[in-house]
Amino acid sequence: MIETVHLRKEFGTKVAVHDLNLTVPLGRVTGLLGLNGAGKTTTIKILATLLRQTSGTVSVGGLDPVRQPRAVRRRINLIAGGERMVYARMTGRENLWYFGQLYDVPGRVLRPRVAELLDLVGLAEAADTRVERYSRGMAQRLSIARGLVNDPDYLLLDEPTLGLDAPIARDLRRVVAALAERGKGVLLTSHYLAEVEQLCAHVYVIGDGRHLAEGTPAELVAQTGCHRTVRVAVVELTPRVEAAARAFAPAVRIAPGGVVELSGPGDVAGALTSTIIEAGGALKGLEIAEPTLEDAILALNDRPAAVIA
Ligand SMILES: Nc1ncnc2c1ncn2[C@@H]1O[C@H](COP(=O)(O)OP(=O)(O)OP(=O)(O)O)[C@@H](O)[C@H]1O
Repeated sequence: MIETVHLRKEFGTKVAVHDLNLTVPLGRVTGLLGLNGAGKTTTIKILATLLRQTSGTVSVGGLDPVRQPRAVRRRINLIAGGERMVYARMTGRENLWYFGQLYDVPGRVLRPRVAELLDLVGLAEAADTRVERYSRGMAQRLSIARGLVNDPDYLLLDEPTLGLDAPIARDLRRVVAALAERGKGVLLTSHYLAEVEQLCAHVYVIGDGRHLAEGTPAELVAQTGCHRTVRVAVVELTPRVEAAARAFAPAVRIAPGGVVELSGPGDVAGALTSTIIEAGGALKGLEIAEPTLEDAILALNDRPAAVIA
């Protein structure tokens, strides 16, 4: 596994990462979340041997990136979204062959690996087409394959779906999930929290370089005390219906279009709709929205770090 203990990185007087303890095991996707400037990219660069920490220790499968950078680089790969990491004038197959040679992968190993990777990312049919003719999603999938050409144990994915259209991002998520199933350890940063919720078995949340919280997405939602929201749409919001809804709970809000909204613990949907019906309201719709990871992250970032730590 990858492990950081008391990791700290300073840039002059700026402390980008404070005392971060992080574990990335094999065989699952681990998330690293935080608002802009939280320290995610700095952490990933330290793991990838691109930056050296100010203090604390890092282990990548038992290896030290500072003392054994070459050995670490053989076991990891880094893919950053939004960056062009493949050559447009070469075919997909040529790109993978070229990067494999840069990693000194022997030809007899590389040949079947390239074919397997093209298959894994769904580019087998386009293998011999130049990348300049690929769609953006195809090029992004080729970047993932490029990141696997040295058969790393760990893959560091920094915003892999940045700027991709929804169907393309969905394809890419399938590939990422398949990698963890094949035993790779994946560390993922993403601003798309639904993606993190779907893929990550464990998530670390950092804010301003500090550890704020960690757990499964569901645990994070539970820890932050975010509640489900019940929305009842009524055909006509008469003063009587409105008064009854407001009397039901002080936290009731009336949203545009006459929608009665209430967030809170427990199951209030039944009681709230009955109250509205008893006051003469006719129902148009009912929605129960479970709290999401996004709600949890926003709640965590609203709290002072000292309170959470
Ligand atoms: N080379 C550098 N010199 C000085 N400060 C830096 C340097 N690199 C990063 N920082 C600062 O360290 C902090 C953490 O930056 P980092 O890029 O790690 O955040 P991030 O969580 O990846 O943010 P984003 O989501 O915007 O990519 C920021 O305040 C940033 O300005």
